[in-house]
Amino acid sequence: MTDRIRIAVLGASGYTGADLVRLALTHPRVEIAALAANAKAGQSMQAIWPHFAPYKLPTLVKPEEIDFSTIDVVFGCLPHAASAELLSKVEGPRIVDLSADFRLTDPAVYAEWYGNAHPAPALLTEAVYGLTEYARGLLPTARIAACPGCYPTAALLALLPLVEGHAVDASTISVFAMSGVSGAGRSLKEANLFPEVAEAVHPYGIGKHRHMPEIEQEITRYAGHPVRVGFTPHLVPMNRGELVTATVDLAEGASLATLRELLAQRYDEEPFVHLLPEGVAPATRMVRGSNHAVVNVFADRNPRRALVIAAIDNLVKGSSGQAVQNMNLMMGLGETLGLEAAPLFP
Ligand SMILES: NC(=O)C1=CN([C@@H]2O[C@H](COP(=O)(O)OP(=O)(O)OC[C@H]3O[C@@H](n4cnc5c(N)ncnc54)[C@H](OP(=O)(O)O)[C@@H]3O)[C@@H](O)[C@H]2O)C=CC1
Ligand SMILES: CC(=O)N[C@@H](CCC(=O)OP(=O)(O)O)C(=O)O
Repeated sequence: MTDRIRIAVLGASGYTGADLVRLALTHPRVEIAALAANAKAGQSMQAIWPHFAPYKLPTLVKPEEIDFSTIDVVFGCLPHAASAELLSKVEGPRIVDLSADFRLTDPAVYAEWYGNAHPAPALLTEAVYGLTEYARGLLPTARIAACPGCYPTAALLALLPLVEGHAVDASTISVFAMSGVSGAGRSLKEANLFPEVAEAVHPYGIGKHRHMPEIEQEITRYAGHPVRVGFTPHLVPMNRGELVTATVDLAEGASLATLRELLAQRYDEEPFVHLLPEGVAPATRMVRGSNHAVVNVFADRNPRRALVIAAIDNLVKGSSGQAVQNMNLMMGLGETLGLEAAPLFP
C-alpha cells in the first residue's frame, strides 16, 4: 500500500495537462499513474513534450483504457463538452475538472454560452466552484472541483474582496484582460500561428465572451444581487501570463484606502495571493511559472472610480496550479504541496 495519491491526467498532450504533469512530478504525495490523450494516444510523453525527456512517465492511452478503480484523483484537462461527457463515466475517483463544464450552476446558461446542451447536468450538484481561496470549506467533501477559467480566476481574485465588503458598486465593473497564447490551447488554429500573433494585440470575444456569465455568477453570489459585468479579453504575443485591469465605481462612503484595507485583510494570510505594496503594478513577469497571483488597487483620474489589477500565470494559478491546490484540499493534504516553486524571472 502506497501513501501516494494516484492521479490520472486526461488531456496530458495539451498545455494544461502538461503543466499538471510538470507540477505532479515534484509533488511529494502524488504518483502519476495514467496519462491520456485523444489523437496522440499511443505516443510517449517525451515524443510530444521534449522537456519531459529526463523523466519516466506512463505512455499516453485513450481515457477508456484507464482502470479508474486504481485511481484516486482524475484531472480533466479536456475541451469543454468532451470533458463532462468523459468524466460522467468515471466512478470512484475524485474529479478535478479544468474545463468549463461544471462551473456554471445553471445548465441553461451553459447551453446559451457554450452552444451545446450540458452533457451531464445531473453531476452539477456534485461540483464546487473551485476558486480555492473562496472554496476551502467545500472542497474536502466535494466529489468534483470545477476549476475556474483563467480570466475569471484573475478577475475574481481582484474583485471579490471589494464586492464582499460592499466597497464598490458591482454593477459598474468593467474588466480589460490580456492573455498569452497558451490560453487558447495547443490545437492548430490559424489565428494562433506565430505570424498572426507576433507584434500584435488582438481584442476578441468583444461583448460576448463565455467567461462573462462565469464572472457574473460569482460576483452575483457575493454581491447578493444580479450583476452584469463588462469583460474584454485581448490576445498578446507571449507564451503564458494573464493580466486583468478592472475599473469600478466606489460605493458611497468608500475610498481607495477602504479597498486596500479589504484586499489586505482578505489576502494577508494567503499563500498564493498577494497585495503588492502601494504603487507597485502587478505584472505577468512577477508570477510566471508559479501559482502566485499579485493584485493591487490604484486611484482613477475620476475620484469616484478605482482600478484593480491582477496578474497570474494562466497555466498555473489560472489552471493546473489551482487544480493541484484544489486536489490538495480535497485529499486532506497541505494546500501548498507541490506548488512552492518561485516564479521564473526574467
Ligand atoms: N490553456 C489555458 O490557459 C487554460 C485552459 N483551460 C481549460 O482546460 C482545458 C484544456 O485546455 P488546454 O490544455 O489549453 O487544451 P489543449 O487543446 O492544449 O489540449 C486538449 C487536450 O484534450 C485532449 N482531447 C481533446 N478531445 C478529446 C477527446 N474527445 N477525448 C479525449 N481527449 C481529448 C487532447 O488530446 P490530443 O492532443 O491527443 O488531441 C489534448 O490532450 C480546456 O477546457 C480549457 O478551456 C482552463 C484554464 C486555462
Ligand atoms: C487566449 C484564449 O483563447 N483564452 C481562452 C480562455 C482559456 C480559459 O481559461 O478557458 P476555459 O474557460 O476554457 O477554461 C479563451 O478566451 O477562450
